[in-house]
Amino acid sequence: MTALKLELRGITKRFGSLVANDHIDLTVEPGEIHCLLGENGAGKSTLMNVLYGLYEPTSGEIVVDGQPRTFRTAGDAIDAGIGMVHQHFMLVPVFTVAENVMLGNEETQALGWLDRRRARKKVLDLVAEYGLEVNPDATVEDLPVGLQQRVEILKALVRDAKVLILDEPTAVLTPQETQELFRVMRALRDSGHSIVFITHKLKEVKAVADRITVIRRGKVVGSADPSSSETELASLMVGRPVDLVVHKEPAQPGEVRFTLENVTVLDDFGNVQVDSVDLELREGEILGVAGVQGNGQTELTQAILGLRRPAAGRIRLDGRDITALSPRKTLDAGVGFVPEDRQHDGIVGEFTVSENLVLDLVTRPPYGGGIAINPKKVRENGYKRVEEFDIRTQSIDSPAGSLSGGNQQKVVVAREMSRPLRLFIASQPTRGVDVGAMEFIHQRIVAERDVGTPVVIVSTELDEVVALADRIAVMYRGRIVGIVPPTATREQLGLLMAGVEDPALLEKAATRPSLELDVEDTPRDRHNDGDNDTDTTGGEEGQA
Ligand SMILES: Nc1ncnc2c1ncn2[C@@H]1O[C@H](COP(=O)(O)OP(=O)(O)OP(=O)(O)O)[C@@H](O)[C@H]1O
Repeated sequence: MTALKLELRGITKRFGSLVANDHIDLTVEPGEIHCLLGENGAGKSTLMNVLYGLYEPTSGEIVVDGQPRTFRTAGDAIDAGIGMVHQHFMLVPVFTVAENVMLGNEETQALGWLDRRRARKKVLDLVAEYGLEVNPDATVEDLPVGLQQRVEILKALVRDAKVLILDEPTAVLTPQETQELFRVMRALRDSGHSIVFITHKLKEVKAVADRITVIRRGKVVGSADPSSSETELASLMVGRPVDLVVHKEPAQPGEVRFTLENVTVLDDFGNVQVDSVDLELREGEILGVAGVQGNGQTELTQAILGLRRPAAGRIRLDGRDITALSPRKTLDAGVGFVPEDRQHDGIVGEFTVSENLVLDLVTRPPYGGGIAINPKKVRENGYKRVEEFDIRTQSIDSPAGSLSGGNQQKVVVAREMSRPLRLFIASQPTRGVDVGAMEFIHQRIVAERDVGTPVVIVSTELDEVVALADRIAVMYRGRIVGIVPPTATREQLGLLMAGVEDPALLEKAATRPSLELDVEDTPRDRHNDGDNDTDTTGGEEGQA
């Protein structure tokens, strides 16, 4: 394979008066994993959309192997050897892997029909070449997320992509799937592909990057060496020192406020997703619910909020039976809720930021009464929350859908934490959020606990659960398989997450060293070129 050198020279992209990319220079060498690190709204996705032909740059140049190129469509970028895996996959769920891989492919277009036999062979060849194990005959909708992502990578490779852009690819993956993705990324790099890897997760950057470019507020602010500590990377990213440790006093649990009694929840097909769960939550404590995604956490939170009626059992808040309440009434009962899928359940993209900040309150005083809305109050609240939660938006009147992912998340958290609460439930509260905003959201959650609110945090990020929770409940196949203190080792938590309940094994795991991301021993070509003057090198390990 002939490798490509890619250069972005002075790329500027404006949206009206907002400068999302400001004279960005970036060079991606052949055969490197180049990490683009930046806080929420820094302009990473915009830059990659420019590179992939989805946005036309306001000014600047894309140079491929020394040749200036103009990309008007994604097709132009693909022709130049660039592939992209988006955060939201673009697959046809009812088609097979092979069909998806060959769909829209040049060869298929030339033939005018899809040669299934050829498609299978292509997929099998690529699987063999890069160890991207996936069954070409499987229907995409039946595959777990990690494998669907692999199909997206195959799609790019079959189009002969030499530079692969991965936009926050691990946001949807389990720790095991992340390890697998890293293995694939390294194999691709070793075969001469270049990878542009966008992420906020500092551990991942350190584990897999050969080179790091940091962007802040649309500008390149420096490059960093992957051996830098997490603390160094964090402060370079957000432009100030960041505390990666959640500071909290020991919990002072009071009375039992919230209970689940023998709760069973079914999915749309009648399968048991939550199986006879009992839980008790006291005033002033944070219960972390850990588990690999898809073990009933989603259905559990849906049942608490009234989005899904339990098939059996009782849910009580402050002694009141809230099992059969509608979501509206549950919110009115004082439940604050951050849903796991902010785009579907958290915001209305077409509504403004200030409207989204009062979404479930808009017909209630002081924002409205009956069907009338008080725009002045809605705007006042908008200004206040944008400031308080540091929501990066052009204006409170911008559509929430135009905000970067992390800033949309801040809108949801700000809304849900800005009213008196009797219970706060957050699913993946910091998904897609940078370390600066994460520090702030974590502090707010602890403060909510400290005023006595019972808090439930559901997260697939073990670091987050361990840092926040006073007790950790691990879910596996719909059951709570163990409730442990946050001092439990990662090995113990990992066993419980895999459904292992054997006390002898768990006891043994208490003394094992922690499971960490597999950091490569011999990075291929970890440059630290002197292009920028804010390089960070070496230093002590971060704490997180
Ligand atoms: N289509 C658009 N119209 C208007 N503004 C936009 C558009 N796309 C992005 N922006 C703005 O450009 C800025 C950069 O956004 P971008 O999505 O590139 O950030 P990001 O670094 O990818 O952030 P995150 O990590 O939160 O996803 C943000 O202020 C965002 O609101």
